Amino acid sequence: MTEGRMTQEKPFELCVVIDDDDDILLAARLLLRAIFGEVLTFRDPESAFAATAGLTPEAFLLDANFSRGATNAAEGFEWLGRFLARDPQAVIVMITAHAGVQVAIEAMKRGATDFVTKPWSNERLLATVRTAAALRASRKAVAQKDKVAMIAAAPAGETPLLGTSPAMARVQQLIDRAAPTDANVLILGENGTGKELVARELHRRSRRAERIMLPVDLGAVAESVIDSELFGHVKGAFTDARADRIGRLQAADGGTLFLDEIGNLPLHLQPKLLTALEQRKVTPVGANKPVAVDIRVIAATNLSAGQIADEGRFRQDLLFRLNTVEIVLPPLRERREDIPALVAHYHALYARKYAQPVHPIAPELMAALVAYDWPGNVRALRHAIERAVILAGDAPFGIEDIPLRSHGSPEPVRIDRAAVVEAPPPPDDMNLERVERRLVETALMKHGYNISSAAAELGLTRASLYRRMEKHGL
Ligand SMILES: Nc1ncnc2c1ncn2[C@@H]1O[C@H](COP(=O)(O)OP(=O)(O)OP(=O)(O)O)[C@@H](O)[C@H]1O
Repeated sequence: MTEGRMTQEKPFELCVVIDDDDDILLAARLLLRAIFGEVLTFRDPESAFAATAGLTPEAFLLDANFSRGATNAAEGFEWLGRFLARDPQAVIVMITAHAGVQVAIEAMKRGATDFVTKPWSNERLLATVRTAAALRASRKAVAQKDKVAMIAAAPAGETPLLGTSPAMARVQQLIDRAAPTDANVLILGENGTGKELVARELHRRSRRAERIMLPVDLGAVAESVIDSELFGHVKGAFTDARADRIGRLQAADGGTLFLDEIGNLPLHLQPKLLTALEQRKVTPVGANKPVAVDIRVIAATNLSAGQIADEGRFRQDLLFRLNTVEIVLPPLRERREDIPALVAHYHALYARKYAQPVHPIAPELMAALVAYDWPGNVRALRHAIERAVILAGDAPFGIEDIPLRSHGSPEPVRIDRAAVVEAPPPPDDMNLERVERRLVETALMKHGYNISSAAAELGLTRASLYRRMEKHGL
């Protein structure tokens, strides 16, 4: 078992990777440490199973084949079943080098969340695992729903949808009414107003709550891959299509598909989405037969009602399909009465997180926070409070800890949280470390970052060179 230590704040805590190929394990670990505090890697499923008892990783990456020459994924399926029997909420992404569509479909039928094929594209692997980990968070929320006595619970460790202003009361009422129906919902609001929180709430209170809620951020997917990301593709459909791939619409079957930043859906793909939603069928890129899907769609955008109603930008027939119910989240400056509760909530949350006392907030400071326009809305407020808690330490925070600008969002200040929160101890022998780093660096440069040649020159295996590169951050 190899361990990656948590050195700075990451969106997720723990990922477990199981593959019999050391190079794959190291490559996955290097990549996934960008979003996980800790990545545990195992060469065989048995030891992974034993070592992860009692842990709740946000994602597992599980190889489909372990025995030499095996290609039928039988072992992978067996372990998939065992992990899911132990924790039915586990989120497992299958890794396979032999990703016929049958293996992928079978894996997903047996409860895998998604699959990736070797060799993988780093971008695709990160997107897949990130989505899987987000799913685990939403599953945790569902499991806890009866325990959380709040206006509206959010994913575990996350935030409830706060706000009692008339505007937020109206939002809550719309959520109450729309959630149990299968109606598509369009959420409008500036960045940081809580659109994703509302989408999660709609799913959590829907009859699909026990099923998947699959988010797709159309603002984050490169335009060239949106088509295959949404609808999937068959092997050979285009140059990079080395295997069949299930699209997000199909992967969300039975559950809710959250199309975030729908305003970024290119015009030429809008009719295709409309047809899929109308006919409840998806045709993967390069395929000639459509596949039936049963999804509820929640979409969100930061475009205004006027912008999204612009035919040159967004097809109105698709808009009408998406906005059966429309929920508008007003900017925070239009519901200032919600600010004190939000400040109090995040103050308590971050004081707990950074082990600081919760001092009362001076009335003048609260008045300034309420008077501020918060162009970045609740997200900016949340960050501002987190930062103030860190800067003030165990003293009460003051206005100097929350610089409010007359224009734009509060001034961003770079805080090296790793240094503030958990500075790693210095290595025992700096000299040796430095020499090793220099040697590794020199060999890499000499061989143009060709890992095999650099490793050969240093007398190391590829795996141990990767380990040293990782250690020295090269
Ligand atoms: N009503 C609310 N109560 C508590 N926290 C909130 C509320 N609205 C937003 N937040 C917090 O603000 C942050 C941004 O929320 P969210 O991601 O849902 O916004 P968004 O509108 O989807 O943003 P974007 O358009 O930039 O994706 C999150 O950390 C969320 O928890």
